[in-house]
Amino acid sequence: MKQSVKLIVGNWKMHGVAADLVEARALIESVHDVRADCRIALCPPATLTDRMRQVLAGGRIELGGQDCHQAPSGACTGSVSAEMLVDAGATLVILGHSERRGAFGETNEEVSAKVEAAIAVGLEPIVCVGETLEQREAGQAAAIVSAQVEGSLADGLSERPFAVAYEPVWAIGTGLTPSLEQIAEVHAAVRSAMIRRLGQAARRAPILYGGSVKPDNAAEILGVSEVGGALVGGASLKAEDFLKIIRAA
Ligand SMILES: O=C[C@H](O)COP(=O)(O)O
Repeated sequence: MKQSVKLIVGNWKMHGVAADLVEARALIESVHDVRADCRIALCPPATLTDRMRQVLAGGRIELGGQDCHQAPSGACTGSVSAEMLVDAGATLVILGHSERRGAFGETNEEVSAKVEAAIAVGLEPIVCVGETLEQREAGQAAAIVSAQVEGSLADGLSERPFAVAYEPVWAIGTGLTPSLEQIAEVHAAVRSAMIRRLGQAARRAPILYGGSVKPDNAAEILGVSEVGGALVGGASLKAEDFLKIIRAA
């Protein structure tokens, strides 16, 4: 199912100090003439969330977190809860990013628990899935991603807004992207897995593509059937580049 309203999300990852908010300000100033049926969100590091809320106040750009803990509070040194993100102004949260699945060993079960924690406080989860290069070369991309979708989504999502982001691990930060046919194939598999897990209600949730989305490839990727938006890393750090991707939507 092709989504009419694209969701374009910038993930700043572990980049950004207060001085970099100039990029968010530049984006705000330039985004006025972008057509209204495109949703835009920025996900800064947790330390900048509240300050970015002040920068984005009153505008059309939404604010998200990059992760949250599955517990509502407690002895979890260094972690940020879903409620803390809401308190700092976030309305969305990226969960299960491959950098967290890889570097922090997050399992589908943990991601699913984080999804439950997020929706319990009204956050819109963006649940990330994606295969490694080894898995793709073994012909397992669709199967791996489908299993991640079924394992990472949570029951409560059938009645809540959410998105899934397909990000091939080998495409993140590398400048490599799958072919448009490969993107279409995996997005169709993701949609089927979403419906198996949550029923027909899952048809309304957008499936984003992420992995080396740049100004020069955004239009063709966003034109693929089932691509409901983009999760953008490196190119979201510069307002000029991110704006070009937004315009492509
Ligand atoms: O969350 C964003 C993705 O990991 C993509 O990152 P990238 O656009 O730098 O490849």
